[in-house]
Amino acid sequence: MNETAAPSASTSASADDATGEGTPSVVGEGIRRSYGDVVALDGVDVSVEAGEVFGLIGPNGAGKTTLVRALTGTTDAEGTIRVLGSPPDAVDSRRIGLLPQSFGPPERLTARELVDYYGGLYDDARDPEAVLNDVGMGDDADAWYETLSGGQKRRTCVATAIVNDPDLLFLDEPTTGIDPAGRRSIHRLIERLAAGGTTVFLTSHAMDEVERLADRVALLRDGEVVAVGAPADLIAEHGGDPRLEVAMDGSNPVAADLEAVRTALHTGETAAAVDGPAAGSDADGPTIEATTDGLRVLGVRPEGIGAVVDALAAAGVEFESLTWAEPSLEDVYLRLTGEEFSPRAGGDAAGDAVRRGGDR
Ligand SMILES: Nc1ncnc2c1ncn2[C@@H]1O[C@H](COP(=O)(O)OP(=O)(O)OP(=O)(O)O)[C@@H](O)[C@H]1O
Repeated sequence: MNETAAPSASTSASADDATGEGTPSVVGEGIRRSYGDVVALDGVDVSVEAGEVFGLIGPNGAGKTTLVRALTGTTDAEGTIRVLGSPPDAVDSRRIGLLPQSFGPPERLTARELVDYYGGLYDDARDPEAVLNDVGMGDDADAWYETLSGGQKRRTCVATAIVNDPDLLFLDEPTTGIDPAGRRSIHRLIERLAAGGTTVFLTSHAMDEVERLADRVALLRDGEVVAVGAPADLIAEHGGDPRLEVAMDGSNPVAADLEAVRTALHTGETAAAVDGPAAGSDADGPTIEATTDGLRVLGVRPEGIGAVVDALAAAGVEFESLTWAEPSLEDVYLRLTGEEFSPRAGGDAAGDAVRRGGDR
């Protein structure tokens, strides 16, 4: 596809570019980038503090890779960008590490040779052996890149991005295709790098990864930042209630089931264990929604699970399994991107949720 960029507003260093104590590692203001008629970034403001792990999340096509490319000077963009105090094209590349989303190193080299090669671009690169061990490739270092599995290739690519011991590391989907053990080793690596003072700009679709690692997260949607903050703050603000998922055995609930469960929950001692009005009050009870394979009760604390089980029994609803979940970054993501599951509608099935505890 044809790439076209508006003239960059940040192509030369200026007197105020000095990197000082307390200077953010990355500052972007009003970043815009279009590809023909497609607006990939629509006025993005972003600021990453030194030493921070900053997560960038958003749906496919939201503009994440374009933002990483704009910040690293691998594509032009409008707006003001300062990376380590300088415009992207004037940054000392020895201080930056970049793992692009798509990275195809020469295949006819071994993992060790590749890391050696990239290390050779710097005067004071890290010991390749140590870097390979860091990403869990110590045992496979002599295998040709082309013979490595997808996850091993990705780990090797991560190694090439950190061989210069960067102050600021951009990782665009570093764990894609890596198995759970490999992901953990990459997570520990990122934690170690952050503990050592490296600023990490982490793009990922793995919400658990971002929730675990990031000090702050920005959610990009349609080229705009729609939320930014610490994961816990975003979850508190947008994550919704803890919930109990009730999976039913083949049969889906009808509206009467939901109403019966709600009524049972709202009577006697059970009401006290589920967020909502006190038992016996005239106010309405907790919110109960239909799901694809059962129902969901919102506002259930762990000590309230037994009360819900009693209410299900009292309402004559048979179930297969119960899953309790606290709100997570994934809920924030689903809610703010509009991809949140919504109860199915229609027929005499439950359709719309029985919303008695107030809309979520
Ligand atoms: N080289 C290009 N030429 C034309 N359009 C592009 C190009 N690169 C990206 N785009 C478009 O810009 C928009 C943002 O793409 P981008 O790759 O930045 O999204 P993303 O959030 O990284 O997506 P993903 O999660 O799928 O990697 C999309 O509509 C994409 O099709």
